[in-house]
Amino acid sequence: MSNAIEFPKNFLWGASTSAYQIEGSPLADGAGPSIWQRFAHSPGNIRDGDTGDVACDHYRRSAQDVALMREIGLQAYRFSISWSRVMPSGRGAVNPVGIGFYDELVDRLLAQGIKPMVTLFHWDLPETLDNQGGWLNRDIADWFADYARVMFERLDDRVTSWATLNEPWVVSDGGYLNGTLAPGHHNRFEAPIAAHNLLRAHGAAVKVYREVGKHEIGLVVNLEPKYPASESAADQQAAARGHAYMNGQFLDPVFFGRYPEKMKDVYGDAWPEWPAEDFELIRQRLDFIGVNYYTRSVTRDEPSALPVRAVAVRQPLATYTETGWEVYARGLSDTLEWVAARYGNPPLYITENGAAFFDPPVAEGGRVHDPLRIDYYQKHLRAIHEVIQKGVDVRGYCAWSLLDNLEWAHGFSKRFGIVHVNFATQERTLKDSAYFYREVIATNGAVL
Ligand SMILES: N=[N+]=NCCCCNC(=O)[C@@H]1[C@H]2[C@H](O)[C@@H](O)[C@H](O)[C@@H](CO)[C@@H]12
Repeated sequence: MSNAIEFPKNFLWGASTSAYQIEGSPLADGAGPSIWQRFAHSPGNIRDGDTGDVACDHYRRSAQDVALMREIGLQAYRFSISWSRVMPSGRGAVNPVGIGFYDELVDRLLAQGIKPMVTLFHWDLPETLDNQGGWLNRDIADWFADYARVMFERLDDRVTSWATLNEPWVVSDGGYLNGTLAPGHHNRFEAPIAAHNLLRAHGAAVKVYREVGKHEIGLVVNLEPKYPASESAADQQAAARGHAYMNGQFLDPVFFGRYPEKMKDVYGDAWPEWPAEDFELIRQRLDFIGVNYYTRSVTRDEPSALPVRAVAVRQPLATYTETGWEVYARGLSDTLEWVAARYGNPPLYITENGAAFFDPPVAEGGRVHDPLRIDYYQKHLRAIHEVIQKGVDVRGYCAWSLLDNLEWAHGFSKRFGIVHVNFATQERTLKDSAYFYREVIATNGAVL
């Protein structure tokens, strides 16, 4: 038997981005502001005062960027729709130029044989909805379902793969518990309510899709395996709390219609009683789960680290990325096997995977040498192949990210792209990792 790696015949190879991180022009042509427009323009929230005002200027350069995708040989492109570009007030009136941008982008992609994979919400909530409570207002499930219906009715004749939300955990943890991301709240009573309403909104949108949609819809979650730092009961319990908080908090309600028991232990008096009917809404049948994987956490008990009371322990011999994440490909295979075993082997896409390393400037001849990123991709793709061989139903992979972009509160300081962006000139340059990925796609993994 040859040792050559080969992915399944129809395995889908893509790359991912998100609206606020690449588009720029946040208020152009009738678009309304999102909470990231407000958060980025509030001093101190984003490193170096960076904002998404220009970012990768993709709103104006999308034709050029689709040509780049073609040059790399992408079979799919995962992107998000800016809710407030399409519905400036988040509800009611649709902005024809705004929705037209996405309509045209989909046509451009299809003309190049690239499958659009659309995420309806990637953190950039319309500011007007936040002013009405945003994810803390139970009505947002209806607001989101109305927005989803508009997008399904406009694009489902050409878009065959939809995701409702990107990483609800980050929205709850960063936006409401720790305040590091928009809308910048720091409130342990708000965080579980926001997480719950994100799940309700997800369910409401899937219900609408089952009425009007003809293809597939799923949920994208970030998953991070938690390994106890020692055999002590305290560290084992800390890892279990961290696992429930980051991994089970969203998948258990979606698949089982209930939260992990440990969520009460995490939030204590801040954990509400939930109406039973909410879980009937949340647990809509899904066609796939999108898994975003970056790193693992070796976890120890830390009573002062509220509310989870768990912290990651740095691994002395490991390689770390520029965002301080350990490179640990085994965590991806462990996570995928956990999802398959716990939730009945659902169809999966790896919707994000990648790393920020310190990239050198563009060298003579227009090359950007990023060997650490190539090594990162090689290790993680091999880990995926390993679990596919064991029967885990992984259907595709999207590298994060197509372009260097606005890495949220890190600004432009952290580069995840396989394509380098000179933010002063907007020049794009394929990094060595883009050429590597082109070979991976062309050989369906055989070069790994
Ligand atoms: N500690 N720690 N653990 C890692 C936790 C990861 C949570 N952040 C993400 O997954 C975000 C996801 C986002 O979709 C994208 O918009 C971001 O640009 C990437 C890169 O940051 C990733």
